Amino acid sequence: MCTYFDMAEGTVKAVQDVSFDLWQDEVLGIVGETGSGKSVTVKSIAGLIDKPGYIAKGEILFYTDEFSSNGQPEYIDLAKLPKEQYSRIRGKHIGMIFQDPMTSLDPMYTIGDQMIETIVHHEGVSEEEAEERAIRLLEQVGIPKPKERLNDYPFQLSGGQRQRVVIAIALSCNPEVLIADEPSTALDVTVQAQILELMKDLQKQYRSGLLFITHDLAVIAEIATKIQVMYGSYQMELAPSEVVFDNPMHPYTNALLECIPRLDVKQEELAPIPGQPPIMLNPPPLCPFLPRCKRAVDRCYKEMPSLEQVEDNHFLRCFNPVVNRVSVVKEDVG
Ligand SMILES: Nc1ncnc2c1ncn2[C@@H]1O[C@H](COP(=O)(O)OP(=O)(O)OP(=O)(O)O)[C@@H](O)[C@H]1O
Repeated sequence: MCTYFDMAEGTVKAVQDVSFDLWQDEVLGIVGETGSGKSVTVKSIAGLIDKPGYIAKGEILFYTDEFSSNGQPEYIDLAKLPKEQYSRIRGKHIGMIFQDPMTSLDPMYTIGDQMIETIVHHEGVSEEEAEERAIRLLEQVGIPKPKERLNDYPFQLSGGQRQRVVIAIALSCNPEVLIADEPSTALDVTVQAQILELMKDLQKQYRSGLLFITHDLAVIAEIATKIQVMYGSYQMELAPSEVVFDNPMHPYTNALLECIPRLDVKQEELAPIPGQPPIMLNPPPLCPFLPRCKRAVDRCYKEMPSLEQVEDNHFLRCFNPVVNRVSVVKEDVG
């Protein structure tokens, strides 16, 4: 998938050739620094790219029982779904949690109104049933006295409680996919840990596929089953979490890991990655990490590496990867 923004100054190529699967029960953590294309990736999936932005190429195939017939799985291509039809997908099949809970909550309506409306709209149940469901959901996300809270307006709740309400709304229709874009970043540290813990528990309970964005690899270590490392609009590496942490092959992934504070090693200071992030306006067709890469070779200045599978479920875009591991090749004794 490619998502571009046509600006007066040229084309911003925000997401280029990004490709991944997300299955039920999986948590894909998307990491990368500011501007690497994390949010635009998930907004493209959720149908939230507005003009001058557009999905320039590719497919977003979404499988759900609702579209299946005669026991055969059917999908719809969300990249081609007209905007007005997205309202039956977002909220019901795709739940969203953003960094600022007020992006999702309307300050003019009570928590109860907002939750009940979502449930009635997507599930076609009565208001009474929707209210009961809303109370159960608020209980599940750890809001005390949930029945009374239904009458509160968003401003009457703390930031952490507001985010819990957003999580409850996102889960209210039992979506197949849950998208969380830095859901705990705006909260203070103790609340951040609680929200992360809550998301982990609920994802297991609801068995949604979760797309979790953060710029913090330490957060992703807590929650993700696989990790996509993005840089300058491209996937640099995509692999199961333990592989990213134990056998990172991309120079950028290695640099990111060096930025994480470690308790087992005495570190004078954390190593920031030297150099500037890339500019996404009319970028050259070369690896965007090239100007900051310590492992660049001649080929990197001539062509763009493609995303290649290097081992099972491990994908890499690099001509000169870091190889940390000694591989043992077994002789086939016939
Ligand atoms: N509405 C827009 N119009 C023009 N360019 C945009 C728009 N939204 C995003 N971009 C550009 O797309 C690129 C990717 O942005 P994106 O928000 O996906 O980055 P990100 O990795 O999520 O960063 P952050 O961690 O800061 O949220 C950036 O260069 C950004 O400037």
